[in-house]
Amino acid sequence: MEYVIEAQDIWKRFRLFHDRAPTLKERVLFSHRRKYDDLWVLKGVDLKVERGKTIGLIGQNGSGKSTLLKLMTRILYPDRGGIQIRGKVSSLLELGAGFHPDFSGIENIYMNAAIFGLTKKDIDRKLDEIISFSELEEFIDSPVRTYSSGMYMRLAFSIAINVEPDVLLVDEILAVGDESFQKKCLNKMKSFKSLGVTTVIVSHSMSQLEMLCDELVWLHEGKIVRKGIASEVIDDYRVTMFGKENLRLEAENRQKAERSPEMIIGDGVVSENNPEFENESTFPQSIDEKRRWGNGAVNINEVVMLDNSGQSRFTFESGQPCTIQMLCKINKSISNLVFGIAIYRNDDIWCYGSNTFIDRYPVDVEKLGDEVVVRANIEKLNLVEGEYYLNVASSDGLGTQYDYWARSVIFNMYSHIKDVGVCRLDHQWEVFQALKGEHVI
Ligand SMILES: Nc1ncnc2c1ncn2[C@@H]1O[C@H](COP(=O)(O)OP(=O)(O)OP(=O)(O)O)[C@@H](O)[C@H]1O
Repeated sequence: MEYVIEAQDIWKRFRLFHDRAPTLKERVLFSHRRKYDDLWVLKGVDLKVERGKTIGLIGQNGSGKSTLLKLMTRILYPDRGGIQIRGKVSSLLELGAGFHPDFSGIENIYMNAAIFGLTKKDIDRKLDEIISFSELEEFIDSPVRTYSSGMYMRLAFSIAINVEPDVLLVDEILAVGDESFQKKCLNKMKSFKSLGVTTVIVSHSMSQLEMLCDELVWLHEGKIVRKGIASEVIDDYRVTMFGKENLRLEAENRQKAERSPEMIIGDGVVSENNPEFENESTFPQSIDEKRRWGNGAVNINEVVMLDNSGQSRFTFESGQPCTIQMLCKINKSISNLVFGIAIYRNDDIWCYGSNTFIDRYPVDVEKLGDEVVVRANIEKLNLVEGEYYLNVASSDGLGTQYDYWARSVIFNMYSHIKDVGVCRLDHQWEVFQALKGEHVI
């Protein structure tokens, strides 16, 4: 097997120097004190990449991805271990790195391509292609300091791919630029694979990585924690990230519960002033600072979202079951009782709402004691990936809210399927050849 990149037991540290210069007294008293701290960013990384493979580096901010890439380009050197790269390396690391701001696009092409090892003759031959790929014909004689970040990226990418590299190193650069240019770059990188170019990409875009990479390497605190087929590593990574997200949301929800809004007692908020809330089946369109109101005849004391093992969660996988559970207290004698739920996306898009009246579920107040458990069992929570919040309500079904609790739970959805919009509609595709003479409408 031919390895183009071989990194053995790479260790890399940065020295973080203390900001403040010591006083004379401190210098005398604490002369032995160090003026810096060592930050070990890579801790024993081993990596081998075969010729023609595309590898992605993933991991949280600060996990060491860019540092590893910089070691491959020899912008940085390891403190321990070694890296061998076979062939001509071309890289897209920091936007516009290597460009001179006062030089024109053309001048920068010559300068930059020369750094990648092309002769003037080579560049003359490639110039038209570089300019046309960048789509910067109009601006190519202007100094690059006048370029937007997207234009910088177009020029840098165009040069990097046209220097006929054996190894291409790309750091998050595709995040800049418009969608059509991004697509063009992705296609170009895909075509590189068939030419035997070895590529290493750092990105936070899992969809781009899944599309491009044969393998992913997951770095965590300077160590490789997982390496393997892109889709499998992404699945594991997501589960871990969403686990962390669940903890964050748990803390956020707990904090929120501690300063849980007092219910505004009385009808004022609900009825005349706010006609939009008059009918209990009409949930408010926009909830601002008023998170809780009602006349207090029924209190919703607790709201949780449970997974299928009955565990309270703040993160759900799309399509999995979920139970919304409310614990309520009936404080007064009432003749009608309706419970409702509404789900909003975090940009206030109302995704779903229903209540026991709409669903024709009879709530028999006579037979209920004063402590009530309410459950809305959702067979498949078919919301697409994103952050949502849950509103719950109890009312008389005729326009009077007993307790309306907006944003009672903030929760996250994640999904292996990258569909878009709000909810997933169950569907199957069919694509087949039309029979001759048959009209396809
Ligand atoms: N030149 C430097 N001097 C000091 N510390 C540095 C330097 N470059 C990087 N670091 C630190 O090294 C750690 C790893 O940085 P690196 O850029 O490799 O992370 P990353 O995984 O690429 O993160 P991100 O996803 O945010 O780009 C970070 O804590 C960063 O602050």
